[in-house]
Amino acid sequence: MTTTVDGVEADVRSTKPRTRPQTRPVQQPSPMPFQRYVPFRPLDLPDRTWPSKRITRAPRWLSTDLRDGNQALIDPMTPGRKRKMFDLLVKMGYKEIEVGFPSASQTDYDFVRSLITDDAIPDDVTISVLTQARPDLIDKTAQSLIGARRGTIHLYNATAELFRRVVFRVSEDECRELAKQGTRWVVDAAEKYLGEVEFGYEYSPEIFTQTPTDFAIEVCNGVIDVWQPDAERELIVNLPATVEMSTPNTYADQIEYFCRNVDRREHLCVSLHTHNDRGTGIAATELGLMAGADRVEGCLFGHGERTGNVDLVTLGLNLYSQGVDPMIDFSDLDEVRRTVEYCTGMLVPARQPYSGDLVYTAFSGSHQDAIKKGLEDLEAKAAREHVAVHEVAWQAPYLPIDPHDVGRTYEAVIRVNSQSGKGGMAYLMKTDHKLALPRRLQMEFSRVVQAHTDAEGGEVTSDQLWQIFSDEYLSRTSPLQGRGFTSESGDDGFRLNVKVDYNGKQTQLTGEGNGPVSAFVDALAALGAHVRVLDYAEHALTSGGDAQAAAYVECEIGENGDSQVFWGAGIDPDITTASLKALVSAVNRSKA
Ligand SMILES: CC(=O)SCCNC(=O)CCNC(=O)[C@H](O)C(C)(C)COP(=O)(O)OP(=O)(O)OC[C@H]1O[C@@H](n2cnc3c(N)ncnc32)[C@H](O)[C@@H]1OP(=O)(O)O
Ligand SMILES: CC(C)C(=O)C(=O)O
Repeated sequence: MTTTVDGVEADVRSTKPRTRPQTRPVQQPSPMPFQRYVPFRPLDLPDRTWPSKRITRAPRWLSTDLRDGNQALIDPMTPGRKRKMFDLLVKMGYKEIEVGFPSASQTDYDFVRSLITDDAIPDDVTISVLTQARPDLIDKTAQSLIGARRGTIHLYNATAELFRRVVFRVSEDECRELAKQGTRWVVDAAEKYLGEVEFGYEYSPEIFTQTPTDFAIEVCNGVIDVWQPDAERELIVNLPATVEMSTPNTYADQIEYFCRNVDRREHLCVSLHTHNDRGTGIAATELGLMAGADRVEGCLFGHGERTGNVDLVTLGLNLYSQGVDPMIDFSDLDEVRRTVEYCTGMLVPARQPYSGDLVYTAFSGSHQDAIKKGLEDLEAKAAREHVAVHEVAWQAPYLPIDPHDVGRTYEAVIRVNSQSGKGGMAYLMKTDHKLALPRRLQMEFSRVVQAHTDAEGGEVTSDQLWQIFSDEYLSRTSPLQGRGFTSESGDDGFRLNVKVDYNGKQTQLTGEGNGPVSAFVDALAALGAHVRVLDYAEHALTSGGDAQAAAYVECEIGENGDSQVFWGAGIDPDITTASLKALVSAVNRSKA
């Protein structure tokens, strides 16, 4: 037998479909010169232990928004914006903040000075400043910290073979010596200028990821020899994935190996500083923490060189979603986002984890349905436990955290477009417009909305959804319009006298039944309308003096095998009027 589907003639004889054997599709070689790229050679660490570790507490955080973040902006922050960013970081709870590269520019230098002279740095916050391993730059860097309660000088030099050969043109010995010499210059400068400052030191073998790990350890051991860390003299050793080179597990192996083999591990704070070149900066950082690191450097929303530094917001909220306190306040994430957008002049993308516009939003029908059921389940649980819904243990389909916890509202959770099903629309009609549509009416209304989205495209806002519902179910007055009724009820049933306009003509109808709906159905027979009520539901919409009620009626309309099912809806302060309006609505829809 043949049939036509969308203009295509198809043979629909009932034969078994031909199934596909398990094969790999034949993919075509790309035209790109991939052979130019040399695969990363990972460290061999077969007895790694990090894969079975868990992160059970927040690391020490350092925000480098004002340094790595700022140095990568098209328009670096003005002093005013830097200050706003600094104040935000302090308010959120960051205790270590890298505030600039004071030897690079007068602006950076002046900013550090202004924080100190304005007394803008709380007692428990340590600022840090970055410098190359050059004596003049270190001298200027140390001067920038004079008068601070606490300060860290952060020194770096590149240790990777490519950088030694191409950028610095130095041997391994000279590279190791530069790190040691730089440390001595820092000690000297600190002694010269920073007698009153609680002073700390951080060293970074830049491009740690691209450096043979044994050589990175050798360089750091040289720095350790000079600095002599002990219980009273901390050294922060920061191991940057300056460029992300490979899968995140390779970084974790490097960190575990480093921690096992570096000298005086117990007096070091091992710090991670990841970039996101391969898009796995978050994963690399988390695995690096499992591998034994103590501290994390990054930027809010992943600002920073190229693809950015690791995103501190995502890292913090990933911890939060596992029941671990990030020790940072993300409870007004929109405010954090607005401030960062203002300071950086860059927008946070709509799909940025936790903070993007769309991350707590479901458009597709099955997601909306599951979320709606999940939220209802939480409400029921809260009622059973006699607590507020925001106090019950969070478990909701598709939503890793409760949007409410980061200051987002549920209203934005469900949004409607052509991919949406009945669940989403029902959710919005209930939460925004207080209409609890019966399930089969939800299905019917969903088809009405789909017809709208197919025709118009785009998203349907909650207000538009109400308009569509109102046009379809509440506002039709043709061919039938009610003009008032009187009723009597007694032992022998319910009697209704109703005035209507039908096709523009006023008519008086009378009907009898066991209630207003059946009496009106009876009355409508006089107009030739054959109506059979299949289902009926009603509920209060509001309470108080101006209370409104909603009624919904499902009717089979027509006769002699030519009937169809229509829902009608009515809203009125009087529930009987609401139910009669619902019948009028169904009849008018059947004639449309
Ligand atoms: C991975 C990072 O994010 S590192 C931080 C990057 N941030 C910045 O660079 C801040 C802004 N920088 C600047 O304003 C300037 O680069 C300054 C002021 C620091 C230095 O300026 P200049 O002296 O003009 O040098 P320039 O900008 O060309 O830097 C390259 C020179 O620094 C040397 N250099 C680079 N890094 C280091 C280092 N960590 N230690 C010592 N020397 C270094 C290079 O070898 C090169 O030297 P060469 O000129 O002898 O070949
Ligand atoms: C200076 C260091 C820590 C750095 O920014 C990097 O290597 O990315």
